[in-house]
Amino acid sequence: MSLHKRKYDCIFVTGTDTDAGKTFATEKLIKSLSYHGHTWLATKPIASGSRAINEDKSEHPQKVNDDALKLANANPLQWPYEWLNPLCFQQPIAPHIAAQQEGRELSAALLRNILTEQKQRAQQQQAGLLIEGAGGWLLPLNQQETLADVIEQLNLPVIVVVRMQLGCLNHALLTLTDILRRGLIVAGWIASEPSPQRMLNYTENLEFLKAAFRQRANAELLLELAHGCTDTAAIEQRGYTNLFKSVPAGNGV
Ligand SMILES: Nc1ncnc2c1ncn2[C@@H]1O[C@H](COP(=O)(O)OP(=O)(O)OP(=O)(O)O)[C@@H](O)[C@H]1O
Ligand SMILES: C[C@H](N)[C@H](N)CCCCCC(=O)O
Ligand SMILES: [Mg+2]
Repeated sequence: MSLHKRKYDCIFVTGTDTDAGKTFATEKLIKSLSYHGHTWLATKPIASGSRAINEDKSEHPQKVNDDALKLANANPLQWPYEWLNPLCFQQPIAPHIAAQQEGRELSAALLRNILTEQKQRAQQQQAGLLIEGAGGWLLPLNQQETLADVIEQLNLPVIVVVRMQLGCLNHALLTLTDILRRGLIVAGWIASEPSPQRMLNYTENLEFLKAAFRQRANAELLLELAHGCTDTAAIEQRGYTNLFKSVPAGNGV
């Protein structure tokens, strides 16, 4: 199996859609990397759908997003919440609309600054960084710009989480096509099953996707996350640790 020879220290995690399993997959990657002795952190720079905590204790309760909390729990180093999830909007809707409702505007420049800062902080702590997107690859930031524009500007390698259900072939090919059109590297892909009901002809679909990612992007299936899988240590390793820059655990602050 030929994986890219390059090793990465910062990778963007996208999905074929919202609820594709990006957070679930990112948690599993972080825990698995920790298990294999690599210090990697995950962030969720932009989240929509939040709840207030410490309402009874503070005049200014903090708004938190469940994806960001899951990633914080998986991370081997603890960051202040605002570092991990600087943009956290209340309504569980398209983030740029949620932002508008709070009198905020999103832009590629804003996201570029946030991602650059997260990358620098991770580097200072000698940790690798997985950045979870929101929604699918072309998540709008405003009427003109998308989160994909930011990933292109920062030239980040991408992991694609594919939700294995009918329609995923089209979604995966569209996502892959646009990532490659922008000249970005696909570091690998992950098959995810949020639904307890396995799709018909799962194996044929998986084989199609394996061939498509390999032929078009020289990218391999990194993890196959069957519905309900829990044991990170036992997740089948497909040689994917080759991709991740080895950052020995315990080097962080
Ligand atoms: N392999 C799996 N087994 C069981 N549950 C899963 C699996 N993958 C995802 N899920 C569940 O499916 C739901 C959607 O997954 P997840 O939150 O990871 O999606 P997402 O792509 O991160 O969505 P968003 O766009 O909101 O960030 C969650 O409740 C998650 O726990
Ligand atoms: C609220 C939800 N869980 C996601 N975080 C945001 C999904 C945005 C999707 C935008 C769209 O492509 O229509
Ligand atoms: Mg998520």
